[in-house]
Amino acid sequence: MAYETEKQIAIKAALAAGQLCERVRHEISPEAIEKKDRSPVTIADFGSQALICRELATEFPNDPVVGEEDAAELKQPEMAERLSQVADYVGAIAPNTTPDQVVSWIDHGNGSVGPRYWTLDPIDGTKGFLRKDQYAVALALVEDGEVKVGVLVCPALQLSAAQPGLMFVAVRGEGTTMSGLDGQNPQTIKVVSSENDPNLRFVESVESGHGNQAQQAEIAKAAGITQDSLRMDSQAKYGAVASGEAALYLRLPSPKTPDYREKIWDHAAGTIVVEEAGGRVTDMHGKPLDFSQGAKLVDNQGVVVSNGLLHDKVIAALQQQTS
Ligand SMILES: Nc1ncnc2c1ncn2[C@@H]1O[C@H](COP(=O)(O)OS(=O)(=O)O)[C@@H](OP(=O)(O)O)[C@H]1O
Ligand SMILES: [Mg+2]
Ligand SMILES: [Mg+2]
Ligand SMILES: [Mg+2]
Repeated sequence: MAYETEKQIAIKAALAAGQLCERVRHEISPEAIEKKDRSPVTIADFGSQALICRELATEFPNDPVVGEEDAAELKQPEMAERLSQVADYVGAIAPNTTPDQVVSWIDHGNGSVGPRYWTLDPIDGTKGFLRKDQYAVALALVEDGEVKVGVLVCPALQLSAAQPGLMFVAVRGEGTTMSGLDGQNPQTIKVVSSENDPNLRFVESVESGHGNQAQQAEIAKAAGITQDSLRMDSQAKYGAVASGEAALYLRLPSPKTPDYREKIWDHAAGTIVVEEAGGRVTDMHGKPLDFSQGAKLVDNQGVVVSNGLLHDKVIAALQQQTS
């Protein structure tokens, strides 16, 4: 099987990171630190990135990692207490971790996009994490601009009566599986196969500033979806489409930030999880997401994720709106 080692290491690292995040969320109410772009980051984001980069640096020392976070702020003297908190949480999983090691592991995620690289969102949906809603640890391997392996760990996601906590794993050409966080009995999943079911739902962000909810509602209606949207933080939305819980995920540019370009780590793992479950992922113009250009999807605007059957209808509705 292709990419077997990469898949196993990615699963191990992402599950350990998910464990750290849950421990932080249950033991303390983590404070948000404001980043330069005014978005929040917590000690769990840093700990998750440190753990995953540690594993990738050991197992694949030649692979660059393009991660969301870096340790610049954490290195400041006034952050010493927070840094030692991160080292304690990481140390519970990787014993004897020092603050210096934490910093260097986090900064291992400052790599650049190249012919083969990993991209990591240590906590996708930090706002959801802080609200005690959905979040995901998202890790993907990209080669020649194509996502080859994707792992999404969603510790708070519950799609059936089972315990919360789901993991989605996809390898190019080999399908997508879903399991609990013990990784046992992974089940192959498929997108919802119907086009005209009155129960079809669409998903969108909780944060209204991350999309255009009014336009998303119109487009979903044009595609024949009559149910209200399901609002969910993070790439858990991709898991919802891949597993057939939703038929469509719309992320159209917010009128407040029309020039925003999506980040690769917000979409790489989710994209392969949906594609390998039989769905489609493009931008709002129908173009595939181009993961070869750098940390931002500079050549794409908005994101449309579907079960495949609805896709052309959605893109046509978007084209009609703008023509
Ligand atoms: N203006 C704008 N437009 C689109 N996307 C944006 C924007 N600003 C931020 N972000 C990114 O949104 C990521 C969170 O994804 P979601 O919107 O799915 O989750 S949430 O509802 O906000 O929790 C979030 O990822 P994390 O920082 O990992 O949480 C951001 O990278
Ligand atoms: Mg962030
Ligand atoms: Mg993110
Ligand atoms: Mg993040």
